[in-house]
Amino acid sequence: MIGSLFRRMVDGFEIEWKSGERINQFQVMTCLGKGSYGTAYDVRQVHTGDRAVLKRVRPYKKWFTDSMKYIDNETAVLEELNHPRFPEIYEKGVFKQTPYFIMEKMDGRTFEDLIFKEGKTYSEEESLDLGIQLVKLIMVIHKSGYLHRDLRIPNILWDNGVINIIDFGLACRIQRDNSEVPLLHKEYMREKTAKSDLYALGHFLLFLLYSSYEPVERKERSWEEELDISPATRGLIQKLLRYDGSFENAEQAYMELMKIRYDLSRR
Ligand SMILES: Nc1ncnc2c1ncn2[C@@H]1O[C@H](COP(=O)(O)OP(=O)(O)OP(=O)(O)O)[C@@H](O)[C@H]1O
Repeated sequence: MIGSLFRRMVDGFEIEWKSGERINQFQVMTCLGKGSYGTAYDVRQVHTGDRAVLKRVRPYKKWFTDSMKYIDNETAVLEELNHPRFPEIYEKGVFKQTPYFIMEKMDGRTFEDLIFKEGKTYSEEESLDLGIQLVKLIMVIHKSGYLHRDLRIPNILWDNGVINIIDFGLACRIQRDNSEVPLLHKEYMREKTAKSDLYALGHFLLFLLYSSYEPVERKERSWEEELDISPATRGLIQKLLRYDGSFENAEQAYMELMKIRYDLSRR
């Protein structure tokens, strides 16, 4: 509590990089947002006019930690993944004593905006199709030996029929599943095993399915009671959220999703 207050106070000293400021071949346009370790800026390549995203370390991390490790971590993961659905790294360095990197600006709107700002709704079939796309990208990340660990709807973008993933700031190497250590529910997403990204996939599906939910009574019920979905989809989400067993890896979840989607198409 005191720690987080102190941290917010320190971060309050952050001096914005002004619009028009030049960093090598890029020019700062606007501040996109302040995240847990970094502040993101919309930047423009001065010769081509192409847009990109610059992420720089926030004051608390800069002054009290080895700040370069955040930049090194996120850029190393993205460089190793080197995949069209994840941002490409253009450069990294230090500007005004602050470590930063510049990456590809991914196209698309976040699922947070689509659902909560634009009122987009998804049927069970559409939700499963999107789940299949997402789990395929999770498989790419896990096959490279990494976890994303922050697959929330503001970090998943919809771009003309395909999904893009951003914000690899919490990504880390997969660690061996140590199931004998009991975890609290809130720790599931940050765990360093494949199950953490699968847990996030379960939440992603719930957000999509709830988009078309119309409350019929004031009393709040569990999602199992509220959502009108097939028993197979319900069972899949329970397993992703680890209510009832769990998937060992993303391939297992992918196979299950494909089977449920196939069965639904034959109904
Ligand atoms: N590569 C990218 N392409 C497009 N937009 C991006 C990219 N990276 C970040 N953004 C956008 O910039 C904003 C800030 O992103 P950033 O990842 O720094 O922090 P955050 O998502 O707000 O917080 P946190 O890091 O705590 O999750 C967000 O609106 C995000 O959508």
